[in-house]
Amino acid sequence: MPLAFVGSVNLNGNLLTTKSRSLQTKGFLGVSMPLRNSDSRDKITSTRGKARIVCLSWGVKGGVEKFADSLVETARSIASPGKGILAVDESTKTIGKRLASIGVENTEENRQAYRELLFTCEGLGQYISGAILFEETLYQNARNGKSFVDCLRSVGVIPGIKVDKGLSPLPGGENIETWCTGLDGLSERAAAYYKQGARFAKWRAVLQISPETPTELCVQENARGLARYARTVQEQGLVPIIEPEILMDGDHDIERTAQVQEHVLATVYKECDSNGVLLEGSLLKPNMTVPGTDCKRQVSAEDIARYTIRTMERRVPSAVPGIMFLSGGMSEEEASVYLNVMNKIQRRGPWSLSFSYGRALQQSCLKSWKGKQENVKAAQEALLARARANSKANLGKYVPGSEPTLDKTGTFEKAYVY
Ligand SMILES: O=C(COP(=O)(O)O)[C@@H](O)[C@H](O)[C@H](O)COP(=O)(O)O
Repeated sequence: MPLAFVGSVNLNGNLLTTKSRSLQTKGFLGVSMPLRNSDSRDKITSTRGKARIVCLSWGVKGGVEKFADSLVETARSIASPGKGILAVDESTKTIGKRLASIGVENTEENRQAYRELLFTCEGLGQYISGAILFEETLYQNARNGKSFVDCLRSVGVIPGIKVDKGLSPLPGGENIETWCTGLDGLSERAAAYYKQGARFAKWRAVLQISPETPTELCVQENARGLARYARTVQEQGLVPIIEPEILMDGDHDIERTAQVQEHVLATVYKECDSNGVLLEGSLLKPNMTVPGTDCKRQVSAEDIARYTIRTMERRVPSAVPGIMFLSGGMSEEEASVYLNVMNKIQRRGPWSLSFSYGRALQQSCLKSWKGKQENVKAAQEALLARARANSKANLGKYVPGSEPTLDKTGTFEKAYVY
């Protein structure tokens, strides 16, 4: 689709006139949505002092085209200022570990009670834009019969869904290496999840640094899986969260993490290009660039922030609206502080640097709840406190220690088998 001038704007970015009504169709920026919601830098040109809108189509073909506008809108609203994601997509086995840590049995009833506590938390939508659910949860109701999807919508949170089917050993790789399963039937599942109310998806590939890893086979295989997944779910209307997690296990230094992460991200976005992924309608969920947990040379929050930003600036296309970090076993406070420093220092990258934390949003909440109905209020307050901390961190305004936490040590587990 060629570029076309279709109208002029006043200086507030409001559309005043449009020369061609036929161009007022979906897919043309500046016409189908207010300019201030679009990325004005590359769509406004100035001719003799007069601003003009340059409209361009999304340039995507096939099934993605019909969802392009809504994918972009959803991705942008998830990554909007002061907002991040609550990752509560623990599979049955993983949530079992979390519940065991507070002495609660892993039954469907207890999982439902815990998730009801989270999704009925008044005020959550002030800080949280999206929640990633496990399949069981997407189809579950609160005890009063209201669906969890509706509970989330009521508090202003967009429901999302984990669509991968977990990790499997990688034949031909080193023995700690895995690939992520779930592409078979993904298209049909994604369509059903959309029908149930999900508007975004998550797929988590895991890589590990050691003297022998990651092998090129592992990098290629996981990047291909992420990109194929992203394209597949976009065709069904779901914004893909692309999660290439590099575990913190190992004694490597921060420079090595940065080198590996740069290569992994470059490979992922090369594969996204091959698969025709609409980047504006996608989100990235990486680890922060940190040294291995056994590295002798640990570093400051400032170093972590600078390395992470350098890695992202070198490898993440500017069309991606949000980089939503995972917490990977850091403590709640560490995850907030590192994110805050990143948002305080100067950077060139245009994306929102925000959070998609699982453990670093839920530890205090779980510890406050302990499986008891009378503790629900306290647990919701604990959740809100950490959500608020991270919301402020996204704005670079978090004052370390200003929000309570019951998670002093973090939840990192060495050689954890997913
Ligand atoms: O990506 C995530 C980040 O979690 P984290 O911030 O590292 O605790 C989560 O969504 C995890 O992937 C999820 O909680 C783990 O679920 P399992 O796949 O292990 O069940």
